Amino acid sequence: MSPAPSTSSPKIGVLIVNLGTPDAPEPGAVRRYLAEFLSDRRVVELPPLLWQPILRGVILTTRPKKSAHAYRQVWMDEGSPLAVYTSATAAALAERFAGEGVRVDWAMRYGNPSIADRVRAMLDAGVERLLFAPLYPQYCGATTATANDALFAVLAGLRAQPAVRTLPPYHDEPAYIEAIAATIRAGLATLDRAPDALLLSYHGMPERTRTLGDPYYEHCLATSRLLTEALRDIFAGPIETSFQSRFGRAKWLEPSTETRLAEMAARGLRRIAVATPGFSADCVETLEEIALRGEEFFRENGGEKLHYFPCLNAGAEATNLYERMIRRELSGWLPPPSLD
Ligand SMILES: C=CC1=C(C)c2cc3[nH]c(cc4nc(cc5[nH]c(cc1n2)c(C)c5CCC(=O)O)C(CCC(=O)O)=C4C)c(C)c3C=C
Ligand SMILES: [Fe+2]
Ligand SMILES: [Fe+2]
Repeated sequence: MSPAPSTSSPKIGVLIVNLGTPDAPEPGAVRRYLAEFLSDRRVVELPPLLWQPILRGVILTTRPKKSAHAYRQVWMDEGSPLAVYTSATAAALAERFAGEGVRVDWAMRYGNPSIADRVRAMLDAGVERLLFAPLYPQYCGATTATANDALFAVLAGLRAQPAVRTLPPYHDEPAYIEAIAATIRAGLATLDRAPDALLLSYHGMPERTRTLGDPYYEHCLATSRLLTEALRDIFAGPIETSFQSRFGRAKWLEPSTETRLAEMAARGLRRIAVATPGFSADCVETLEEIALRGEEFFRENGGEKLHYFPCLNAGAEATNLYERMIRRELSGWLPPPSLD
């Protein structure tokens, strides 16, 4: 038998991606970020001739100041929580793949570091096979698809393209459900008694996107159903689902988190816990909208205490989950694990 031809193994890159965040908790930086984010036609699906005057004339003149205040309340010494946790996740994953020549980096769909910049850095480093991994468990046109669009736009300008794979949604992946269930169990263990209910709050979307075929709503409900099953052994109270962060005038997915919080208080549920399984990392939407404002709102409506349980962030549960999914997606690219 002739010996196998010797080939040098192709260089593999993994780029994890999140939504994006302002560079500073200041109105100017927030304005730049919102202008890019809210001009994305996957996010606001209105004709630009109608939407751009509203965006430039109304939203970008009022919202940046209000949002900058929200960002200031949650800003960390190292920066915006979303960027801090996404970068720490990439660093933890880079360690896991260190011995295997796999380059791991991170990028943001809006703001910095941009997808275009980090894909080019991968190519400069010689990457020939790229796994592009938007960290959204539930697929949504406004998150997953637009991140993939940004990757494909970079590729469209290249003569020599790398081979690419994209991470599929993982809303019902047993390892994801178990990772979220583990963080909820850990949260429950810190309380001196069980809360009266658990609320699973996901980012909202315009209701219309559902009828147009976006699977996001069904993905969120599937995650909630699987989490409810996974938590049954340790939590006997009601586990409910809601959609937060409404934006604009259109009808959004229901029930809204606000409505649900008010109803829960009205039903006599005094102490509740809230988790946000659709966010891979804590950000202004979880830390300010839920843990700060949601807590206050719940108490104003007659509740006693809202306990917020953090996202996976860059903890061990997160790193184990992402490593596992990445290894699966890299199968055929990475040599199989040795058996000795
Ligand atoms: C996780 C899934 C997300 C979906 C789906 C989503 C849809 C969506 N968002 C807006 C408008 C805003 N979102 C904002 C912040 C924000 N959104 C997500 C995630 C999803 N958005 C994250 C992770 C963040 C946090 C970013 C951070 O810097 O911490 C904001 C900015 C904050 C503010 O001004 O309130 C807006 C605006 C729309 C319109 C939309 C779907 C159509
Ligand atoms: Fe959002
Ligand atoms: Fe918000």
